Amino acid sequence: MEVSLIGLQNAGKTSLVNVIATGGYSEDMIPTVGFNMRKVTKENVTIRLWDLGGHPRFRSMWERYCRAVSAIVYVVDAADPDNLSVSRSELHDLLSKSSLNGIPLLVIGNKIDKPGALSKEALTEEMGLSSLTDREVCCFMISCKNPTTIDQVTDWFVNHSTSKN
Ligand SMILES: Nc1nc2c(ncn2[C@@H]2O[C@H](COP(=O)(O)OP(=O)(O)OP(=O)(O)O)[C@@H](O)[C@H]2O)c(=O)[nH]1
Ligand SMILES: [Mg+2]
Repeated sequence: MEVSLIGLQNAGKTSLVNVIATGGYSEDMIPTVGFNMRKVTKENVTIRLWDLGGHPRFRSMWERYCRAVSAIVYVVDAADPDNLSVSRSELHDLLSKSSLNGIPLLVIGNKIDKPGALSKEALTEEMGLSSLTDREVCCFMISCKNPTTIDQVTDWFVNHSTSKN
């Protein structure tokens, strides 16, 4: 299966891919230029993770890399309230594209290890997720520093791989 990871710069998309792939977390990250692809195998399911850059200059590519995937993963820094309104509008703009109709969405609130991180309920509200009614929408709260919080993400991928490999 293929999934695309999108979301604003600094949200933690590459960190999440690294934790899923190797279990490793680093503070010392370089912003993604364009995109990277990483292949991981979990429970006999091969998952191609498209990790896209979140800087404004890369956002116009998001739609192209989301068209053919089994799921769209939208990563949000849950401890950065200043970025939430931009994050929300980028998500809703993207999902308004008819090419992405019906593709399941997983919203991930990252950095819950930080003080002041939003709750899942608050993130759901801030991101306007209840207005997204024409597709499956799921939300998980994680910290890339705490690998046990990542299991729900890989389980979700495996569960969404049955129809499309
Ligand atoms: N405290 C904390 N910091 C995190 C967490 N996840 C990622 N970070 C930090 O956030 C910064 C950005 O992480 P990246 O994974 O590079 O973010 P990105 O979304 O890939 O950013 P772009 O590639 O620019 O779009 C890095 O300094 C990470 O160490 C987390 O769960 N907790
Ligand atoms: Mg990155």
